[in-house]
Amino acid sequence: MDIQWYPGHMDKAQKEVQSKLKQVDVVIELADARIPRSSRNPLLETIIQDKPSVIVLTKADLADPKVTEEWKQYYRDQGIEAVDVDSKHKKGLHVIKEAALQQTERLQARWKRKGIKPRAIRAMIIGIPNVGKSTLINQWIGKKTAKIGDRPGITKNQQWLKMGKEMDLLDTPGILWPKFEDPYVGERLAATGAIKDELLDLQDIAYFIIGICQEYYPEKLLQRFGLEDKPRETSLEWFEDIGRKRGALLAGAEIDYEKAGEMVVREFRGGLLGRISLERPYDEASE
Ligand SMILES: Nc1nc2c(ncn2[C@@H]2O[C@H](COP(=O)(O)OP(=O)(O)OP(=O)(O)O)[C@@H](O)[C@H]2O)c(=O)[nH]1
Repeated sequence: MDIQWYPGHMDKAQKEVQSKLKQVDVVIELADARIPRSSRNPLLETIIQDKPSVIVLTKADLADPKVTEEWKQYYRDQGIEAVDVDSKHKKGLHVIKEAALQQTERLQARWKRKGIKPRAIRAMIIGIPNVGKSTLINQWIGKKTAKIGDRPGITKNQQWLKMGKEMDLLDTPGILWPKFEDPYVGERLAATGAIKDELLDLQDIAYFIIGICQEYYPEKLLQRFGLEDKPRETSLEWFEDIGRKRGALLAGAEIDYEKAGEMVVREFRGGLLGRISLERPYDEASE
């Protein structure tokens, strides 16, 4: 599937993020737990260079917990700290700060060595649209946090929030755009709802979701759609059985693929099929 994108957006986003980065000590990068690789901007590494960072896998309530653990290990093996959160149910939020502070230990040690008076660590949240930045910030901050106000010499409207005495958080998240020359990336972002539906063919996306379920989670399809447990060779067979079962039919009992496709995508996004990961760390297609 060919999804059009606008490089202009990316350029602007990158510059904005770069300018904010100068003010922070640690970057908290959000990625969707269902598609950790596809929901990161591959240029981020060059943008942040050697600044400490933490990967936060968001929407963990929708992803396969076993696969999420594999992803965290995968990043840790590369020396990157990774944690997972479920902002919807306020789970896992407390570990973000610990991880961010841990990542800045070297910086703090340097201050100490040089006799610099320690100050609160400055953090910024970054991520592609729809990855869950606002929800996470709102849930994390709650009502207890006080606004610090503008720092002198820094653009107005950029508020710093106090996260205990050890950490300040820039409340405007940095928005990056995904980069997807790779068709797999577009498909995965589309499945999770990161791209406007107007740009998409939902039937294609439904095929993709069914394909993953067919391979890794066939029991979830059987259960959700009340299908008979029998051998099915192709995603199309699954798709048609789902359409039939749900009465997505045109005149003459032909399957209404458009309607069935929309339904599968909607139910997947809402977590109704169960906890499903669309990407695995050692999945060849996505590396
Ligand atoms: N199930 C689930 N849904 C979540 C979670 N976090 C966010 N969402 C949903 O994901 C959608 C996008 O969340 P936002 O917080 O608006 O994402 P954002 O990154 O701020 O989006 P932009 O403003 O487009 O940059 C919303 O429908 C949220 O309700 C989560 O932990 N679990």
